[in-house]
Amino acid sequence: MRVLVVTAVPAERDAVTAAGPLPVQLPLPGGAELHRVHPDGGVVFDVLAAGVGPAAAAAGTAGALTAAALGGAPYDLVVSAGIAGGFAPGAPLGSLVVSDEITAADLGAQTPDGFVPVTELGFGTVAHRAPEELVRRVVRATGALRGVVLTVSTITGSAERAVELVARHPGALAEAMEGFGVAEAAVAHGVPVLELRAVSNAVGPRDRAAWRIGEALAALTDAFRALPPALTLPSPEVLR
Ligand SMILES: O=C(O)c1cccc(C(=O)CC[C@H]2O[C@@H](n3cnc4c(=O)[nH]cnc43)[C@H](O)[C@@H]2O)c1
Repeated sequence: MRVLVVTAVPAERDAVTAAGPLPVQLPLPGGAELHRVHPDGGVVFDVLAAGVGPAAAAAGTAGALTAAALGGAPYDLVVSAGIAGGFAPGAPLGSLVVSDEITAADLGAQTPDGFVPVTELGFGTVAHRAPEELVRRVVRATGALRGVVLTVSTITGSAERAVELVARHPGALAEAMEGFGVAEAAVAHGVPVLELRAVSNAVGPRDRAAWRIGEALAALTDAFRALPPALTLPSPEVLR
């Protein structure tokens, strides 16, 4: 089972690879590098720190998927992973969230009647679902909370904005900046996609003193230690 894991920054990448033995570094065209670990159960994690935001995430994911396909060893699954803001009270600090619907929250237009997503403008898409059976297995294997992880290009900085997002997405548990970009690249390559986030802060007014990035990174390592049995699939149907 070959899994491409895409994070934003090297600290998140290193938290993922800490789940396995010492990583091997593999170059990608363009200068990026994959960190490869073999945790167990025949699973291989190739971990890429693609950069912050949906555009960098999509570009990095597409490059890694293309390189693998051209090399004759395509990936079976793509996972967008990292830290995230949690929507209180559903996703407390240090909790793990697996997204059953990876959703772009600010892809659309501002109008006098409020925000209108591109789907209501007549084009594009704003959400990609993760394979249902896989989400269930990940919840069982890692204890993750199941819900929507929103992708934003602008980090929420007020309680009012947080309330607006949850009103529009009642199932939202977390907010991050890369999942939808990773998902767009995965879907373009016909590869199933999952998003797995550890909550480092509360979505809302900036309070960096309240951040718990270290705890969130440790939770990410624990999640990827627990993940392989959920990915050892008896049949490809689980990925559909
Ligand atoms: O400077 C701030 O107040 C601030 C508040 C929240 C997040 C940031 C970041 O620079 C984090 C960006 C990075 O981490 C992910 N992340 C973590 N928490 C959040 C969040 O509350 N909203 C959106 N993204 C978040 C994100 O995926 C990025 O990779 C700064």
